[in-house]
Amino acid sequence: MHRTRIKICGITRAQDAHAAVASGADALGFVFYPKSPRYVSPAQFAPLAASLPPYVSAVALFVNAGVDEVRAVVEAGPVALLQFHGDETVDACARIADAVKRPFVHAYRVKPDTTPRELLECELAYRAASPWFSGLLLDTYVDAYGGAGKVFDWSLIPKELAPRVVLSGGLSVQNATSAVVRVRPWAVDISSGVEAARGIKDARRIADFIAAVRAADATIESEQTHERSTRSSPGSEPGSTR
Ligand SMILES: O=C(O)c1ccccc1NCC(=O)[C@H](O)[C@H](O)COP(=O)(O)O
Repeated sequence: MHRTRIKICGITRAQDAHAAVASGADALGFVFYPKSPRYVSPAQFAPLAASLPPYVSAVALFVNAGVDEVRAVVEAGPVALLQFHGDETVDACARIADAVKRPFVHAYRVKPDTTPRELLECELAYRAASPWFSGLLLDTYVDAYGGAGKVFDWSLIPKELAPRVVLSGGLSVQNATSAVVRVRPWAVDISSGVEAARGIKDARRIADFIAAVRAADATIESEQTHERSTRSSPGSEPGSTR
């Protein structure tokens, strides 16, 4: 059964966390970048993360943070995954993840001149550098680092890489089905597309986004079922004459 994982990022309120969980989100993102309008402190994060039910992950997002800042968050609540979304080097990500013993995703911010090869080489470099590397999150390059609601060119994503990446950047209810059917990523990540205001999520938009992703999953599953039945039908073997 094809199932695209879904992260709702930039959670700041308990009611938004509950809405995301109720709609079926797999992960909630918490932004520890003080310049973001979605910033939460470790103290604000603790009760939000503690309220999450089993099998819904808390993702802690950082921009150029040091190990002490990351450790303070990890010690404040049940952080399942780190997300490095700044200019962190491969070695810095590996060192911090190893220090706090948490897996991490690296956010690769895609520019107009980014090439498919650069994405493949980036993933290889991170996978070689650390056993804590979980995958690439592909976002659109903006000056403010992230959460800007801008889409990048999805055709840049190599087909062999797509099943291992988190697709983000300007996703919305309107483009969710197209994004999942075209790219077929491991997961999708959304922030501004489900907001009523910066840092304030809209429960209806969250529900509609997740429904659109699930509709895309159903389309993919239907295609895969048809392909399997076509391959297994009599006379479909290579060289058969029936
Ligand atoms: O969300 C933020 O405010 C933010 C600030 C600084 C760095 C990263 C940030 N968000 C990272 C995310 O994972 C967002 O979900 C991603 O950038 C997509 O955001 P959007 O285009 O608004 O869906």
